[in-house]
Amino acid sequence: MEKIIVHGGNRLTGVVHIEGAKNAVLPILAASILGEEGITHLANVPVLSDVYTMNKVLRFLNLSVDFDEAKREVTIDATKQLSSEAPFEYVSKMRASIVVMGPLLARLGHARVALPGGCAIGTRPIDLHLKGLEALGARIEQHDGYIEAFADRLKGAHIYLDFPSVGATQNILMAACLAEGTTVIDNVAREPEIVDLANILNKMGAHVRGAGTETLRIDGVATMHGTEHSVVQDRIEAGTFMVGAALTHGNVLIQDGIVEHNKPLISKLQEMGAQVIDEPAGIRVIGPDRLQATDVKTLPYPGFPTDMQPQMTILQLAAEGTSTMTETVFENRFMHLEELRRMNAKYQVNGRTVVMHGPTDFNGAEVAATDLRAAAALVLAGLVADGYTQVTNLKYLDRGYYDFHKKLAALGAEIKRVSVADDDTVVLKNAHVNN
Ligand SMILES: CC(=O)N[C@H]1[C@@H](OP(=O)(O)OP(=O)(O)OC[C@H]2O[C@@H](n3ccc(=O)[nH]c3=O)[C@H](O)[C@@H]2O)O[C@H](CO)[C@@H](O)[C@@H]1O
Ligand SMILES: C=C(OP(=O)(O)O)C(=O)O
Repeated sequence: MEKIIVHGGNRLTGVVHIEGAKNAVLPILAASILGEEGITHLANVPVLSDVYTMNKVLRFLNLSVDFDEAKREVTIDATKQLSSEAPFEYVSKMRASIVVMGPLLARLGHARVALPGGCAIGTRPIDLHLKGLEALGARIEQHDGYIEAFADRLKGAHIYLDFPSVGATQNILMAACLAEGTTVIDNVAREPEIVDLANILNKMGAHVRGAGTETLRIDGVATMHGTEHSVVQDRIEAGTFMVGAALTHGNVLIQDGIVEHNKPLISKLQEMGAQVIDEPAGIRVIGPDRLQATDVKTLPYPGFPTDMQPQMTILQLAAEGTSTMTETVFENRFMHLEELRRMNAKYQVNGRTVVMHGPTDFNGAEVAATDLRAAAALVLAGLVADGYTQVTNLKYLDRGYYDFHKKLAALGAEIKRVSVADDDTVVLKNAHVNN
């Protein structure tokens, strides 16, 4: 088992490099299925366990995938005869693998993908994905834990999404690229990761317009080809370090940070007393001596991102006064708070809103991550806790953060990742954590 051990009290100062976005690269890898001719070269690919999982899915589908981790580059050849089945073994590991459905169906006329099921942060159904594919003319069947979709050739349609689901937008968009005629999708997700996907699809020969707005218009083409693309920066990793700087009264430059992608977070950080400066080299965040309480509500982009919610609650707990966080996107994304009780957090949950009373004197404790952003949030809490905090279940952290502890250590945190036997508590208590 591995743990992160952090000793609280150090300010974060310096410059941090941010990786390519997990939530952009996963659908982009799926999009490579559409490249019937030529090779796809991806740059700025983050070294994350989710990327390895998606690569395995693609290889299972008979694509050749070569990941040069040192260069952060992936080369994909999708020109061979592909298989149309994504099995439970991979889809169960990572929900995002459901986005292979649209491109497989578009290219092969058939896709059989294991049902992803629910996960810790919510039930996460895929009804909107399926309704959209049906609107494009697919016949959908569900049996033995698999979704199977068939279509001779998809046909363009006018689709309205009941909710701007990121995954449904991606699946329907990719399917529509090879459909006959024009598809218009209204009330789509507008995340920067959708824009990145539309950009690579256009480089692959698709005709997609409107990415970043509420409506996508796709004129179907007969074939698509490989291309070159560099993945957009991870706004959630950037946001996590911005919160870390504000929390620790630090002074951190998020190298090449993109202000436009993190506006709601920046506005809340400023409201809480942090300085956020848009510099030529990136975004600088300078934490205040005292954080002010604030109220936050998560919403689809361009609202406050649910993927920053757990990290933001740490800042709110540290702030003076009463803060609230309302989670409107996922119904069960407060699990990190249960762990934080053990670190002295005081709060009440009323339905989808948590009321937090700060400032919290965080105590170091042994806490277990319950999901990806919960893992990052617990480490952040450890940065300002009294004594040692040990965070376990790091498999969640590794889904979305590359070398998180090393980046924090480079900014001055006293933090270390260790391999330990389950009962090795004495060694941990005495561990010197600054190397
Ligand atoms: C790999 C990836 O990019 N993951 C992101 C993506 O997840 P994901 O694409 O799964 O998120 P969605 O936008 O689809 O889900 C948002 C909400 O819509 C609901 N829903 C979704 C689809 C559907 O068919 N029916 C339905 O009811 C979900 O249960 C959830 O409550 O967007 C989320 C919302 O910003 C982020 O938290 C995730 O990090
Ligand atoms: C919830 C997240 O990812 P996923 O949709 O892949 O579970 C996330 O990135 O915070």
